[in-house]
Amino acid sequence: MCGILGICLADQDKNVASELFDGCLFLQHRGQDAAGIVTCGQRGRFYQCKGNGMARDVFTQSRMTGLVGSMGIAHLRYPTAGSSAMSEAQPFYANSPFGIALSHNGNLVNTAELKKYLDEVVHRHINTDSDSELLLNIFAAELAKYDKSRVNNNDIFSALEGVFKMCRGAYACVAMLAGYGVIGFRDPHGIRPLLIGERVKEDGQRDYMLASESVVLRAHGFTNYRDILPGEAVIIPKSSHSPEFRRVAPMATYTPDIFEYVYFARPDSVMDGISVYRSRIEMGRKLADNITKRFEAKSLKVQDEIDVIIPVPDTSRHSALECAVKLNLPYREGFVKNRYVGRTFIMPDQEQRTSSVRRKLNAMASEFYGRSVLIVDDSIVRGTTSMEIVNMAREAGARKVYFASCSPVIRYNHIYGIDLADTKALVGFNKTEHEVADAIGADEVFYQQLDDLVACCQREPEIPAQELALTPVVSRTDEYNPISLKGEVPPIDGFEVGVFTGDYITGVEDNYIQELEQIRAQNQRIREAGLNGGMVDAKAESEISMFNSGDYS
Ligand SMILES: O=P(O)(O)OC[C@H]1O[C@H](OP(=O)(O)OP(=O)(O)O)[C@H](O)[C@@H]1O
Ligand SMILES: NC(=O)CC[C@H](N)C(=O)O
Ligand SMILES: [Mg+2]
Repeated sequence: MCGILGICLADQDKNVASELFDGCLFLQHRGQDAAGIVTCGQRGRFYQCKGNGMARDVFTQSRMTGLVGSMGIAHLRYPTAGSSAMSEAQPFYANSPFGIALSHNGNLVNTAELKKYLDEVVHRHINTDSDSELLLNIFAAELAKYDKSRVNNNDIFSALEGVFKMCRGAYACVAMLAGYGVIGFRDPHGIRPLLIGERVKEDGQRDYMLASESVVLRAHGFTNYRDILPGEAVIIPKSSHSPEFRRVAPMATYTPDIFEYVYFARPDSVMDGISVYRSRIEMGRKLADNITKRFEAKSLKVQDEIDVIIPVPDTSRHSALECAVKLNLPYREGFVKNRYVGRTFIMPDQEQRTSSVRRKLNAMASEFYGRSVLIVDDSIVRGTTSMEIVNMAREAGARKVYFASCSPVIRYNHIYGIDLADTKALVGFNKTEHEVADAIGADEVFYQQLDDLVACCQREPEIPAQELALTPVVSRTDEYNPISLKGEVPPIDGFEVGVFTGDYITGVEDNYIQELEQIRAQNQRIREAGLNGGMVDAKAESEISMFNSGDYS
């Protein structure tokens, strides 16, 4: 999972970089490994600043002043293909044809086929292990087919049709053609999110923004916004400044990844018409119902067995509070979070994740001592957090520790841009709930059922009127007519839930999962060798490459 962003300002004399930087801060939770911005100046030249680190570290003031131009794109990376190498920070750039920059969120699942095609058929050089570089080059190769010195919207849409025919997997993208404009597109299943918004200025001119989450659009005044649909593309040309939308591939299914609602997205975002906050509230409510049933089945009353509900900050807070309300039990913030430690799950290596949990969360004995506690988290993935948390609760004197997860047992790889670890590294892999409880040291674990989770993530009438006005629900049979910003967004068909079921919406190429696991193992070896000061016969983390600047001063 990554964050992507693109802005095209109406006033070509203004620089967009500071607004892109600000937007990146709103999307930082989607990727902490690398950040990048590419802007395009009036003479059609690209200006780039990217590298490993958080947005605030990469985009120093002096570097920002060099980013000129009224349009630009940005990326916050959480690596899920390739490695954490600096050279894989995005946006990626290809000079031919025309000059293209691209930010990608998602994972392609037919990379072997694409690599072969790029090498053997169109002879394009790929300099990293990133699938996003493949995607960019497929787009470039499709555009090159027109053999024109200047393209128009039709050519770009046709090139995208070619991209959609070749690429399989998850891809929400924001791209920029030098001197031309900003482009957005979303894969035919709508697995990863992408929205477009418009900001009408006092003089009547309109600025446009493309972003992974609605929270950025709102915060920057792009209040007229909607989701890009699966298989849909939009071009915002700098010259006309009037966005053109087109369906470049049939909508295969409208199935966003349910994990966005469980963990990744910010609660104050509304994606595909579903409020993340509301869905998390529902998750807490459903969890409470199931926990009640589980105790009732043993002829026990939950209120006699549990003294207090404690969330694992941050993501599970809203669900845990609602769970406590429904169970009529007190809710206490027993863990205090150190706000200077980022999201631990999206850290690249296990050692870092384990020590970060302890640095990030501190248990207050006053809330645990002598009590039977129910700890609520949004998910149990590798079990890193839950294991440490249970330990900490016991060290703080808890008498009994129950652990509840707002999502079902995660038993399979996540292959669409959320690096949920190798199957074997998942604490739920090949285990019953009982065995998971043993593994994390809890007295008992409670998992959400998949049907219930799906039921929690629905569009509902209570969504604020402003959101609803922008995403009116229409029948799926309605014709797609090249839509405007006020276009109609059809109901979703369901969700991508492969991590829970092992059935992936796009299917996967033979050996893709093994390939992912090999890459992860190789990255791990590189990291370990680096930590021990050694060398390995592989691309090093801070390799000398086309992009080799770690100096942000
Ligand atoms: O089982 P694990 O492998 O430990 O992963 C699951 C944990 O990771 C995430 O928290 P994270 O600290 O990343 O972010 P948060 O502060 O938003 O909850 C998630 O919310 C769980 O707490
Ligand atoms: N999480 C993502 O969306 C990552 C995008 C891309 N696959 C990369 O690894 O850079
Ligand atoms: Mg968490």
